[in-house]
Amino acid sequence: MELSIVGSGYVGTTLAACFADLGHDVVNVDIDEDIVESLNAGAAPIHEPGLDELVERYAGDRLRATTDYDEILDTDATFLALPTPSNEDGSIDLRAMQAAADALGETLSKKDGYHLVVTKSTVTPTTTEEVIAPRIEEASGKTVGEEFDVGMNPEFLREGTAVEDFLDPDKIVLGANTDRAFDLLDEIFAPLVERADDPAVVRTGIREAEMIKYANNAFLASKISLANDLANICKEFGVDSYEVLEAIGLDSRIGSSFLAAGLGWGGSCFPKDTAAIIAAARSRGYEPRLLQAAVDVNDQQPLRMLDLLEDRFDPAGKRVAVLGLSFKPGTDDIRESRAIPLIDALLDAGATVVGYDPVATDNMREKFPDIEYTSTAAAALEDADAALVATDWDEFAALDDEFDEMRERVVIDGRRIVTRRDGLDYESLV
Ligand SMILES: NC(=O)C1=CN([C@@H]2O[C@H](COP(=O)(O)OP(=O)(O)OC[C@H]3O[C@@H](n4cnc5c(N)ncnc54)[C@H](O)[C@@H]3O)[C@@H](O)[C@H]2O)C=CC1
Ligand SMILES: O=C(O)[C@H]1O[C@H](OP(=O)(O)OP(=O)(O)OC[C@H]2O[C@@H](n3ccc(=O)[nH]c3=O)[C@H](O)[C@@H]2O)[C@H](O)[C@@H](O)[C@@H]1O
Repeated sequence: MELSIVGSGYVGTTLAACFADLGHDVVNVDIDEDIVESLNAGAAPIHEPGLDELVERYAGDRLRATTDYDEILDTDATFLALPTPSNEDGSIDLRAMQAAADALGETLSKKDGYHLVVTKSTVTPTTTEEVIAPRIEEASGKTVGEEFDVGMNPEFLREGTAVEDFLDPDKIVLGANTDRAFDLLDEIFAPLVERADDPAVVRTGIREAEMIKYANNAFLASKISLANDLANICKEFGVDSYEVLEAIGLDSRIGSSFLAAGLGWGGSCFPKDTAAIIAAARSRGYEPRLLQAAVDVNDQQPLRMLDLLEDRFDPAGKRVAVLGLSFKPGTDDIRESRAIPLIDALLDAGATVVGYDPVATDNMREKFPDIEYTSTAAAALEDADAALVATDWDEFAALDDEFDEMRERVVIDGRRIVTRRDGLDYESLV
């Protein structure tokens, strides 16, 4: 099929390359000329395992990129994969979606046949029907349900395993209002259903599909926060939280994933999506108490880490190494990384901070240009008074003699990754 994707970031590029791999002809539309140039030259604009190979294989053939919305005219369906960041108050910022809907509508005014527009971005319930569809109608002069349909297909991929997650999902959620839209969505996803390992296909309404995405992320974020809350209780009683969490994870009703307690959740999605759905709920007069508590627990974890340090000494004037800057291992993405509030708190307390990460240093330098960075963990530990572990990079598990070069061997582990041994003043956050 001929497909177009507006927005070529993490999701749009992965979607485009994977759709091409599934046999579709894909055109990516982005306002960023560098991204378009990079894609057309066969290089993915973002780093994801397996993505470069796919882009290189299909660029100039089944995959191409453009800044020109009119190239959408030759396609059967358009996926909107635009950013949906947070406003100051946490509510969803729909400006990119609105701009894209206006531009798409203008383009569709020139199209003769039927077109399907699918929201891929994470948007609060009713956005597709009440914001996107009316703007396309307005700009195109066409009527939804007649000359075009809208649909919603949320994405559940994780950064670092995006291609793998896309090509082998647990579920594919298809939201639509008309048989015609469902038929086309079925046709688009048929090669994926065939290739993947028996994914569930959920056919549902558009606003249900929108809410499924938030419910999914809210559940996972809350699961981690509940694990952290329980782990904090464990710590008060000298109970090993990891043994407890591992044991409860054996109950198939609970499941073992997303129970890794520690410094909490960051990244480009859990923080913004929990904030957006909380703000959306409040806009309708509902107070989501449990979800707010999940956010509160998450906000507390970095401060608890500082408390553990302050139990040992006043950090003012001390040299403190922060090991791990990315929001999770396997990525250079620092968006909402838990290392950020940790560094903020350390700086507020007057500490001298030295940061180390295998790949995220450049990104963190933009955020904190004035702290020191090292190119190895060993160099960060040299003469440090304390080491705080913020990200569970595998290499931190292998650190050993490097700790001997510290001035005071205080190690506070936010991710239970460091191997404990004699001679360290080691404490796990949970
Ligand atoms: N990053 C992730 O792991 C996941 C993200 N999502 C959701 O997918 C959506 C997109 O996220 P990302 O791909 O991470 O965003 P991104 O920021 O990586 O990419 C968005 C792209 O849209 C382009 N763009 C902005 N305005 C445009 C316009 N008017 N016309 C054409 N292109 C335009 C930007 O230049 C950029 O390349 C968000 O709603 C996000 O919540 C969902 C699942 C996973
Ligand atoms: O909507 C999105 O964008 C995506 O958000 C998350 O994916 P991602 O943010 O890439 O990363 P995760 O692997 O889920 O980790 C998120 C955060 O939770 C933390 N985490 C994760 C698992 C755990 O057990 N404990 C824990 O603290 C990680 O360190 C990280 O900071 C979801 O897992 C994806 O399904 C979803 O599509």
